[in-house]
Amino acid sequence: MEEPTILQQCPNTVTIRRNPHRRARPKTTPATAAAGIPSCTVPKVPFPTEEILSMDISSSKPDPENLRVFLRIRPLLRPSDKRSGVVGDLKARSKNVWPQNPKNAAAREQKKKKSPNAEVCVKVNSARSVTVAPPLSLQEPNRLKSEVYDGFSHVFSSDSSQEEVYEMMVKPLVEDFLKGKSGMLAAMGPSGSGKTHTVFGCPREPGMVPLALQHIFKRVPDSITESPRSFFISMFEISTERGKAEKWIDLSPNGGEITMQQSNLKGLQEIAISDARQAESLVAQAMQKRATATTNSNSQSSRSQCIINIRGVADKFDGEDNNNANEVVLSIVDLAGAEREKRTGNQGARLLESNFINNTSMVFGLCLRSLLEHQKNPKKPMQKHFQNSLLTKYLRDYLEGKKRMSLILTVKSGEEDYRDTSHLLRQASPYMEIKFNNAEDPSNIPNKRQIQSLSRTEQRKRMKLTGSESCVIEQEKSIESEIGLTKEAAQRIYKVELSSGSKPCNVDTADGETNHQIMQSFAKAIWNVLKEYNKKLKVADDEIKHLRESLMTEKTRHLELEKELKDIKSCCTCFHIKSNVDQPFYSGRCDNNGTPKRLDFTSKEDHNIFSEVQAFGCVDNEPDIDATLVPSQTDEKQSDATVKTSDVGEVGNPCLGPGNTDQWNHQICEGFPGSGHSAEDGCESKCVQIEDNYPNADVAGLSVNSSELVVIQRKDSCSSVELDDLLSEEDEESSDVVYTEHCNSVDRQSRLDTSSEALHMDKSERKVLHASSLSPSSNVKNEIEESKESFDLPTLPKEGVVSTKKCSIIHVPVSEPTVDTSTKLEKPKRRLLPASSTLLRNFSTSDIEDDSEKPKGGKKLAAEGRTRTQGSISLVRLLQSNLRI
Ligand SMILES: Nc1ncnc2c1ncn2[C@@H]1O[C@H](COP(=O)(O)OP(=O)(O)OP(=O)(O)O)[C@@H](O)[C@H]1O
Repeated sequence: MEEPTILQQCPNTVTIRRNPHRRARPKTTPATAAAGIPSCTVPKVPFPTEEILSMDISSSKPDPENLRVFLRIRPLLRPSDKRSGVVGDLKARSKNVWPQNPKNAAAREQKKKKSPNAEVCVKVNSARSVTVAPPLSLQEPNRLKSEVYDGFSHVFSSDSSQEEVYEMMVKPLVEDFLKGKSGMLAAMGPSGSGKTHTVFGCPREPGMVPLALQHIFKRVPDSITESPRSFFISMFEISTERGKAEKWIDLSPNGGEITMQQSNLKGLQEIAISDARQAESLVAQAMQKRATATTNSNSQSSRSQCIINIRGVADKFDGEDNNNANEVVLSIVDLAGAEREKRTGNQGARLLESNFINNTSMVFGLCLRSLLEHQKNPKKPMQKHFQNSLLTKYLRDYLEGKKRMSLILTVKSGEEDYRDTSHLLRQASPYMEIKFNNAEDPSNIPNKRQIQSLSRTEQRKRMKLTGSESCVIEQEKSIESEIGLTKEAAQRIYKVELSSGSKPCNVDTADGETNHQIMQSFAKAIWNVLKEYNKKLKVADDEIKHLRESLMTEKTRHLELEKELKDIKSCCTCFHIKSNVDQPFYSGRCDNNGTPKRLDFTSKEDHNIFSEVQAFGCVDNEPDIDATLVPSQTDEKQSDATVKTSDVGEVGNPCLGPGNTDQWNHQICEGFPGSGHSAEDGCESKCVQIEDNYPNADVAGLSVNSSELVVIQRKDSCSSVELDDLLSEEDEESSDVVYTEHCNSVDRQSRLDTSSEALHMDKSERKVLHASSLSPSSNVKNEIEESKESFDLPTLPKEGVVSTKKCSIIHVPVSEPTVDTSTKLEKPKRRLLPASSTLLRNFSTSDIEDDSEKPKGGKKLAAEGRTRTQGSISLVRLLQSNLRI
């Protein structure tokens, strides 16, 4: 393996990373959490499934409360009322009336006489319904008709008292106020209709504010439902000076002009009140400061929008007590009455004031109308009419339905007031459908702070990534800064917000939706990937099935071929031992010097011997000695189990044929020099060369030398029977088998049974002695191994027997052979083939001498002649002569 080359970096080289690694965002660890690092993690709270399931939805959501609209009809003024300073219709009318047509005046007098009720345009139908009828003077055929308005919370007739109005209209508000619910009452109506009279009243007939104050301070507080509170009162008005910009005027005794900064009224004095009389005195002083003027409609017509706030602050705050909020506010608003220029006759500054008053009233009405339309059709957004006046800005929460409010409509019932009354009822009667279903509990948040709800929401969005504790701190700071409360008050307010269900630090729902969408997309992507993999798996399964079927087909075919091959083998088994004329073929006899004597084919005896051997099929006359061990040449050619022994010629063994370079030579030499049993032992040496020829072997470089030969050493001087026994003994005695050490190729063990028993060669006799010493590549080895397995070398023909009485095995080394006893392999099994058995039987039972002496023979000879062939007889004789039996 080549070692990796080490690149030597140039010392002057500077490596610059163009795309530096991005630093991963550090994960939040418990250590960082312990270090006090703010974390956005929201404490996991188990989902209250049981609580939600047990929740009674119907009871938890009360029915939405409609805007309460009351109607009060001012009584007609009598002439005596002129003394009280109340400017009546007559005064106004006379002030603005031009010279009357005597005919019309006479007609009007006649009508009054005919219908005493003609002067009343408003008729009370019930406690909740009225009918507005046009006066006769204004009636026109098929144009003006009576109008019925129904659905009022209550209709106060002209003879209703202040107490009655209070009990029906204001008292519920005050009770809610004392219980911790804020509310507002606004009086609307044309100028001179009795708004101020209803709200403030007069010393004889105190209005709603004095009555409410009396109620607040005179009542016995319920210790269960009410908590002790401190009350404060503030009074201010919104007016205009000569039609210019609106301004805030503090109506408190030491109050002045105030300004509105965001939602705060800067400079507004709030006076603590401890009893009703004190409060009434303050209210009276405020009324003295209120801007009024004399108009044709009212001698003391209000020229501003007046607002009275009674704020109650709980002495002991308990954040868990939702029924007793920290602060509650009861607001009572006396709006300036819309004026008709034609009726009021205002000019100059009064006219400018009238425009301001009418504009404010119009904006107020538009806000309520927009709220109503939005509630009817939520898709229709609420118009921001509140921005058009200071009054509506201040009362925005009420006008947007976030706080509860009540309206009292005051109308005049005179025939001259028909248009004003009809106009007001047409405008304000739809407000009765306004619902406060979206209204938040006004007791939770102070009144002024509600105006800044939007900015608070924005701050929450900015703080959503901060920790919970920091969020709490920031929230409290926000509250503190917005309304100028103390830190403790801010904390209390924040606790109230938490108790009311507000979750400023919760994870934004938009983020949750985004995460949900991301997870959905991710799940879809994974699902698609899984689908694709499923398809691929199905395709792969089909391929596997197909391959299995093909494999089964191939196996079946393979078995068939093997069976066919076996059949061919069984039919075409042959074994050839080709003799090479160039090779010495020993006759099994020794000459006088003890040297093995070659067969002399010229002599008849030797020829017979050779013919006998040839008759057994072991020797061929072919010049090339081939020992075909395969069923057929064709199969041999096709088989890979071929061995080429090209180096055989290099072997200097005299028993080997020098020219058979491509042959396997199996030579058994007896009495060969160098062996343990040489001719010097006085034995006759016989060498039979058996060559297995693989003419078409394509394995190059595989050499077989003399050391590859397996030589079996036999004992001398043994009879045929002894030889047979010896064979069996030889199987057991491994010492008789000498395996060469240097086996460069496959050692095809050829064993020549010199005991005249059989020349047997089978598969078990061909062994690989030293696989590790194989010089060829392992492929050759494998091929040979395969050949060993695939080829069952046919057994030598039974007739191929060369019998020697004394047989020894000669090991023919090339260089210096060394006997490797470790290479002794398992003992080969030998079988006595029928031919050899026959030969042995002949050899053992033959009476050679008798045969020779009784050549003519009789029946016995004939019988023996049937069992003993001429070749065998010759062979026996040869053996007898050689072995000197
Ligand atoms: N219910 C009533 N009973 C007796 N007098 C009343 C009643 N309502 C109003 N008045 C008298 O009518 C006159 C006008 O009333 P008031 O000033 O309250 O009208 P207004 O609606 O406030 O007018 P403006 O809008 O111009 O202020 C007053 O003198 C008042 O005493």
